[in-house]
Amino acid sequence: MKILGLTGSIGMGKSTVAAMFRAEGVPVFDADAEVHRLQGPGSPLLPEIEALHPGTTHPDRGVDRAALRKAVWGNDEALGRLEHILYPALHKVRRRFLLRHRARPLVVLDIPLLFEKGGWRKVDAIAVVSAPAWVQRRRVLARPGMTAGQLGHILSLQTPDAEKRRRADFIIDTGGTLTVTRAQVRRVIACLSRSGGR
Ligand SMILES: CC(C)(COP(=O)(O)OP(=O)(O)OC[C@H]1O[C@@H](n2cnc3c(N)ncnc32)[C@H](O)[C@@H]1O)[C@@H](O)C(=O)NCCC(=O)NCCS
Ligand SMILES: Nc1ncnc2c1ncn2[C@@H]1O[C@H](COP(=O)(O)OP(=O)(O)OP(=O)(O)O)[C@@H](O)[C@H]1O
Repeated sequence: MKILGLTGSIGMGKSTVAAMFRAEGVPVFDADAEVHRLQGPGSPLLPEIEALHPGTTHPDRGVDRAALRKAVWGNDEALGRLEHILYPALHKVRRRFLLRHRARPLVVLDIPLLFEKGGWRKVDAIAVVSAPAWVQRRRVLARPGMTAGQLGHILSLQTPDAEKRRRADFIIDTGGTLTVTRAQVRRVIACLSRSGGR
């Protein structure tokens, strides 16, 4: 089985590209969705998160993301402690995903922080989803509640796009049409099905 790590900075179109891999029949592990589940109703992690940041969880509704965002954005130590609660559980579900699909020729790990958190070491190849900075900025600022200040802060926490591109085995460009992007996704799949990755 070959493991492709899929990553990209905020608003680069990673979720859209991950959906394209899925549509081509490739199993995709969605780290962000798993984090949402681990913060959702009934998660055994809720008491720990509540103890760390009182008032950010509700037993029936799970984590209040707006409240948790306020508690951790701009406070690196608080964010680090939150990650410390979430990541061991996240790694466990990722291991289970890989086991479940071990007979498949190719799987994708969609991990927004693949470079930042060391996940790049455990994949066979890396695909970076990228678009010009102005396209990224336009997409992100169109989201309700997002400000230029918040975008600047999030970008400061992430490995710069230029460095991601430099370290990529494949760059998937999302600055054009969805059809052009889909063709690139198909090329990556064909390439990894043919060769030994990197
Ligand atoms: C702080 C939280 C509650 C804010 O949630 P919210 O829905 O407002 O934002 P969202 O999760 O969509 O993140 C917005 C952007 O910030 C980036 N981001 C999220 N967490 C981190 C982090 N720990 N370090 C750097 N960037 C981050 C995301 O990749 C995305 O580009 C949430 O991001 C969180 O719980 N983060 C810690 C877990 C984590 O590291 N998740 C990353 C995805 S695996
Ligand atoms: N060629 C393209 N490829 C991918 N997305 C595109 C393309 N053209 C336009 N878009 C649009 O750009 C937006 C990208 O958002 P998406 O949620 O996929 O980004 P993301 O990188 O997952 O964001 P985040 O990291 O913030 O979660 C979507 O609304 C998508 O429809």
